[in-house]
Amino acid sequence: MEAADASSAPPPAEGRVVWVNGPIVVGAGPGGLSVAACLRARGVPCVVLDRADCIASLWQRRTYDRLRLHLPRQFCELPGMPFPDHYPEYPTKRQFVDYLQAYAERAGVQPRFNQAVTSARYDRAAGLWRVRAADALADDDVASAASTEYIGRWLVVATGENAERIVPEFDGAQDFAGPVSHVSEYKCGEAYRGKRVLVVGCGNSGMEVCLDLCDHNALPSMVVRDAVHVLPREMFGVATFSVAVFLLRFLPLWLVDAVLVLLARLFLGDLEKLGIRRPAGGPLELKNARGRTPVLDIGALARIRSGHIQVVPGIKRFFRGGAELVDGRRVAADAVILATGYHSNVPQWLKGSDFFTQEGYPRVPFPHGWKGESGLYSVGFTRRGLSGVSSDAVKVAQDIAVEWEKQTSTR
Ligand SMILES: Cc1cc2nc3c(=O)[nH]c(=O)nc-3n(C[C@H](O)[C@H](O)[C@H](O)COP(=O)(O)OP(=O)(O)OC[C@H]3O[C@@H](n4cnc5c(N)ncnc54)[C@H](O)[C@@H]3O)c2cc1C
Ligand SMILES: NC(=O)C1=CN([C@@H]2O[C@H](COP(=O)(O)OP(=O)(O)OC[C@H]3O[C@@H](n4cnc5c(N)ncnc54)[C@H](OP(=O)(O)O)[C@@H]3O)[C@@H](O)[C@H]2O)C=CC1
Ligand SMILES: O=C(O)C(=O)Cc1c[nH]c2ccccc12
Repeated sequence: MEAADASSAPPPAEGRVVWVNGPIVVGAGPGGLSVAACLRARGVPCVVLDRADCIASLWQRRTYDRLRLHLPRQFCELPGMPFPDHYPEYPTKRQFVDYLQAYAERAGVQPRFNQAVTSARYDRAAGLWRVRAADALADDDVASAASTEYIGRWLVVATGENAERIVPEFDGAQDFAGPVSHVSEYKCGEAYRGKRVLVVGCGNSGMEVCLDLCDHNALPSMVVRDAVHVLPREMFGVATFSVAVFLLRFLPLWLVDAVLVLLARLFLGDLEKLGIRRPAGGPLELKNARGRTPVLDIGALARIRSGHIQVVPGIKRFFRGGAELVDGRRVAADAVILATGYHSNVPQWLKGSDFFTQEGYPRVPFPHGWKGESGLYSVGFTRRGLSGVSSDAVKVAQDIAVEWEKQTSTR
């Protein structure tokens, strides 16, 4: 057996067991990095595992080029390190990744990469977590790859709300002649110049990809199958999110939602004539309760109004040259982009615990969902983005540090 702490030693060969002196953190995105940094700041070593070959793989490997943070910077900074002064109100993806790399380096967090966690189970007899990780570099599938078992007293789940892509099944999908890809593979619209592109989904990804396709002279149609909240990203030069956070200091959430919807109507006009209906619930209510993020419009609505983005209803089935819609119309397409979202993967690998729901979120709602039983913790499942990540990371690190202090003082 090998002992490990935050050292950067590569994982041992197949079937080896690694005793972790401190917490095992699964995920090296903003969540895993921030909890590891907070732990190290309290003198608690940990091992951070990630299936990818880099930190923040969602941001580095699975997002498009023009992406920016869409909440004001002060809501996206990780504990203990503000963004550089020269960063804009909405940092670019490159700036955010540079910040994360600097954050990890300054905190001395060195994740073990290419470690895809396939199972984690609490050994009640030993009072320890047994976390099995497959070598993600292995040529064959994860199931038969070399694996390492990490054993430790604490397990921190930081694999994110957006760990896996949602790829819906459609009738006739096999008949469609053009390429079908998920938005996590999309980088920019250059490859689609002059093409008719059917974008499935009208969340922030769907809207911004359609905008990007327009900027590259492609011809996007966007599927809007249900109601969706669209808010202006700013109003009078002030971030709508900042207005919401300010109002929440004095007003109940339902009233803040009502104000946001009223202001959105004033700023954006009647969206129903564009084919966009608002849900019955409020934007913040739906985000907090079901993780349905309102669209923060950065220009797609204007392209819908100008006819550069066609809004179409849900898909009934695909055919060779496009899709038949639920209203009987047909839309021609040369390519399809599934901007159909993501989901948590925790239920796929966390075994024997009912702390997470089948949807992969803590059963206990915010703000108490960060602490489970038997040394189990979660970071980044608050449906509150990076500000929720930071809030969890500080609480988890503080709680473990108290236990760590007890453990080390009794030696
Ligand atoms: C396109 C997009 C834009 C966003 N923009 C914003 C924004 O502007 N502001 C905001 O506040 N939030 C935003 N979010 C929300 C997003 O969740 C946070 O920005 C942030 O990425 C959350 O960090 P995280 O560490 O919890 O999860 P992630 O960033 O998803 O990181 C999770 C890590 O866990 C690893 N992992 C997953 N499963 C396993 C496994 N089984 N074994 C090993 N490793 C594993 C992954 O490789 C990944 O590196 C955005 C999300 C998306 C998808
Ligand atoms: N910083 C930024 O600028 C950006 C941030 N983000 C964030 O990333 C996260 C993920 O966003 P996003 O990728 O847009 O995913 P979302 O989950 O927000 O949206 C998925 C969309 O796909 C639709 N959809 C799903 N299945 C189907 C189907 N079978 N037929 C038709 N439509 C379907 C959904 O419709 P329905 O509502 O009917 O289910 C919804 O409109 C969010 O938290 C978002 O805020 C994303 C892009 C940019
Ligand atoms: O964009 C995301 O995924 C986020 O989680 C950021 C976010 C948290 N709360 C919100 C409320 C409205 C719009 C975006 C967010």
